[in-house]
Amino acid sequence: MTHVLVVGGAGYIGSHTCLDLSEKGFTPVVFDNFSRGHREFVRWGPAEEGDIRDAAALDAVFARYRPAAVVHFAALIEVGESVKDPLAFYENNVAGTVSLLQAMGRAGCERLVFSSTCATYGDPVAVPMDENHPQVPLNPYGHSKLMVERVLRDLSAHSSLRSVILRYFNAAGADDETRIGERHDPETHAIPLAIEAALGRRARFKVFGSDYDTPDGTCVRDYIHVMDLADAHSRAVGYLIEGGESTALNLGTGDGTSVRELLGAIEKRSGRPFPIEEEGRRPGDAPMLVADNAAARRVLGWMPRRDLSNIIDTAWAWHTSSNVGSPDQTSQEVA
Ligand SMILES: NC(=O)c1ccc[n+]([C@@H]2O[C@H](COP(=O)([O-])OP(=O)(O)OC[C@H]3O[C@@H](n4cnc5c(N)ncnc54)[C@H](O)[C@@H]3O)[C@@H](O)[C@H]2O)c1
Ligand SMILES: O=c1ccn([C@@H]2O[C@H](COP(=O)(O)OP(=O)(O)O[C@H]3O[C@H](CO)[C@H](O)[C@H](O)[C@H]3O)[C@@H](O)[C@H]2O)c(=O)[nH]1
Repeated sequence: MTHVLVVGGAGYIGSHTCLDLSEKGFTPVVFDNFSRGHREFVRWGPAEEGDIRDAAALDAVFARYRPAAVVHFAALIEVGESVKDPLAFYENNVAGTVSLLQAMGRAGCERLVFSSTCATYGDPVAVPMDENHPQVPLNPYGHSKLMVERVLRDLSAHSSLRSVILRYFNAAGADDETRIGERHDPETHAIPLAIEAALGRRARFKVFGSDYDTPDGTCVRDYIHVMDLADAHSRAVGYLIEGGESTALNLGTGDGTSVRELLGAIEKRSGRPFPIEEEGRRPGDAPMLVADNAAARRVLGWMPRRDLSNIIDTAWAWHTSSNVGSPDQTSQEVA
C-alpha cells in the first residue's frame, strides 16, 4: 500500500486530489487542521488532525504512515485577507511550509508536490504565460507562494528533496458524483458566487471592473477543472516516485474566458437570469491570466480533459445537491 500524505486534503482541491489518488491505487492520508477544510470531504483514506506548524504532530504522522510523497495544499488562500493580514500568510504559508519541510527531512521523505499559483506571475507581460514569465506577485498571498517556490528551488539544488511546483490558474468545477465540491468560507470565487446568485442565495453578482484592456472590458481567466488538477497531482507523485527531477509547471487549459462570457454561460446553464451589477476594479486583479501548459503536457503526459461547459455543469450539480452545506453570506449578502 503506497501512502501519500495530503496536507490540506480536507479542502477543495486537496479532497478532489484524494479522490483521484485513490482511483489510481494510492492511499491518501489527509493531514489538516480543519481551519478551512471539511471533515466530510475526507472520504478516501484516513484523516489526521494537525497543523503544519506543529512539529510533533507531523513527526507522528510521518512515523505512522511512512508516506512515499507529500502533496501540500495547506495554506491561507484569499488575496483580500492577505492584504489585511500579511503576517498571517507568512506564518501559515511560509513558516508552516518550512516546518513541513523540516519534518520531511527528519522522516527521510524526499518527494513533494506543492500548490503554487498563477498569482506568482503578477501582471502579464505576455499571454499565454509560460513558466519563464517574470514572477512579480501583486499581493502578500502571491509573495508567500513565491517565497516557498524559492525555498524549494534551493532545497532541490542543495539537498536530496525533489519537488514538483504546480502553478494553478483558476480551479473550478466539482466531483461528477457531487460527493465533494467547492466550499470556501467566505466564498470569493466567481463561479460559485454567480451560481449562488442564479439560485437566489445571493442578491446579485458584482462584476469587478469592466474597463480593462480586454475584448469585452472584463478580466479574462483560465478556468481549469478541479479533476484535471487532481489528475496532474497524481501524475506528479508518480513522476517523483519514478525519479523525475524537480520542476515547476503551469496547470491551465490555455483558453481564456472573460467574466461576461462566464456569466453568460452560467445563465444559459441555469436558465435563470440573475441581477448583475458593475463595480469598480478589485485591487490586485490582473487583466488577463491564461496558461501556456505545454510543459505539463510534456513532463507529466497530462492534458486537460474537461471544458468550461463541464466545469459549469459539475459546479451547478454540486451547488444544487444536498451536500453543498450552507454557504457563507458575508461577501455578497442577500438583500
Ligand atoms: N482555489 C484556487 O483557485 C487556487 C488557485 C491557485 C492556487 N491554489 C492553492 O491551492 C491550495 C488549495 O486551495 P483550496 O482552494 O483547496 O483551499 P482550501 O482552503 O479549500 O484548502 C486548504 C486546506 O488547508 C488547510 N490548512 C490551512 N492551513 C493549515 C495548517 N496550518 N495546517 C494544516 N492544514 C491547514 C485548511 O483547513 C483547508 O482544508 C492552496 O495552497 C492555494 O493557495 C488554489
Ligand atoms: O464577485 C466576483 C468575483 C470575481 N470576479 C472576477 O472574476 C474573475 C475570477 O475571480 P476569482 O476570485 O474567481 O479568481 P481569481 O482569478 O481572483 O483567483 C485566483 O487567483 C488568486 C490569486 O490572484 C488565487 O490564487 C485564487 O485562489 C485563484 O482562484 C476575476 O477577474 C474577478 O475580478 C468578479 O467580477 N466578481
